[in-house]
Amino acid sequence: MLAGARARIDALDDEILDLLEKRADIAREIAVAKQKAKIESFHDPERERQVLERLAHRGEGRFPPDAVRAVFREVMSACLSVEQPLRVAYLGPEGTFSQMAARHLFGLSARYRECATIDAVFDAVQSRDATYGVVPIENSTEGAVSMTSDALLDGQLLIRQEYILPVSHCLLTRASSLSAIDTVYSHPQALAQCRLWIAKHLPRAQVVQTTSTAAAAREAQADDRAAAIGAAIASEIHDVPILSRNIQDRPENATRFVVLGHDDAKPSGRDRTTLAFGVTHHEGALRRVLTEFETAGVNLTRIESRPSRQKAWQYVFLVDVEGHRDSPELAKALKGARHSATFVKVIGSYPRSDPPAPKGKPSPKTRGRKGKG
Ligand SMILES: C=C(O[C@@H]1C=C(C(=O)O)C=C[C@H]1O)C(=O)O
Repeated sequence: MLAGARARIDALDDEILDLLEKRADIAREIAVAKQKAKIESFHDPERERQVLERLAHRGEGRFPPDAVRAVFREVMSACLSVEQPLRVAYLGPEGTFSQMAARHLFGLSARYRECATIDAVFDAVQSRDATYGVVPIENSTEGAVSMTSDALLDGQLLIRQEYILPVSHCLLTRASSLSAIDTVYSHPQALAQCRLWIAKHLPRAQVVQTTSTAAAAREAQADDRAAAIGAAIASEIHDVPILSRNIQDRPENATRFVVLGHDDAKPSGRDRTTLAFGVTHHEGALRRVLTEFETAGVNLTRIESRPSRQKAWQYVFLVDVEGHRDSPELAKALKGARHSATFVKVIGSYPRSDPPAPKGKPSPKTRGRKGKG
């Protein structure tokens, strides 16, 4: 019985592998076709999203939809690596949420390069040492990541994809109880996302900032009276046990990451555009620019102001709007904004990514079983 079933699994695995080889051959054909058509980016995130969603819904549930996504994520990562190996820079070191986001977006077959700072990720892509870069842009609890905003404003790179990663923090420590902890290490963003938890559970501990959550885990590894706040994956990588899980103040805590490149994405039908503009110091100047979007029927999803860094007390505004810059509505709004603003800079159009459904409540799309289609 057992031997027979295993023989059937072996036969199926052979078939699956033969099919994967055929799939990789077709990916090579597509690479040639893209080269002929002078398409610069072989990587096509919107096509990948469609492949994953179609297959996750097509399954009958005996192989879980999340596993379908995970398997085909790697299949596509491998097929892409035979077309054109991707080099992806991310904010390291290993064990950070940026690494989790990069792996989710590009799979295990991409070549990764960890960078010590957000600016270094921008530099790696700008100099073409990396094809793409993955950086955090905002957190649902803490707001904008200002280093990313400033680098987007100053540089030439464009956003071509976004991904919202649910961020669940753990307390990593070799101490056996909270009372044995003197010092808590973490990145300022993570500390801020767990501020109330720290005040309640570790009121006497000294709080020390580190350059990353993974660097904090290394501190906790070295000292059994220290703890780090970081991702569960950092516990494995840096060999520090988890004492408490889900310690972020807001259960729905999530970070939005963006992929940087030299070109942005084609319209997908559900897009977002990030742009920046400046206004003069006159009454109603900001309102006039915003009215251009309103009258063109363009919905604003985020607005942030940053110091211009050219003159004190002058500001630039970074906004996210719904739609692609090539759409008639947004093209019209941008034309109007160019008249009302001192400058307008488009930082990229890319497919919109939905925030993840809360745990235990599957999104309407994935609920229940669907027939093959
Ligand atoms: C094969 C293609 O190129 C890449 C690989 C894909 C895949 O393996 O399915 C999908 C999109 C691209 O990132 C394609 O564009 O179809």
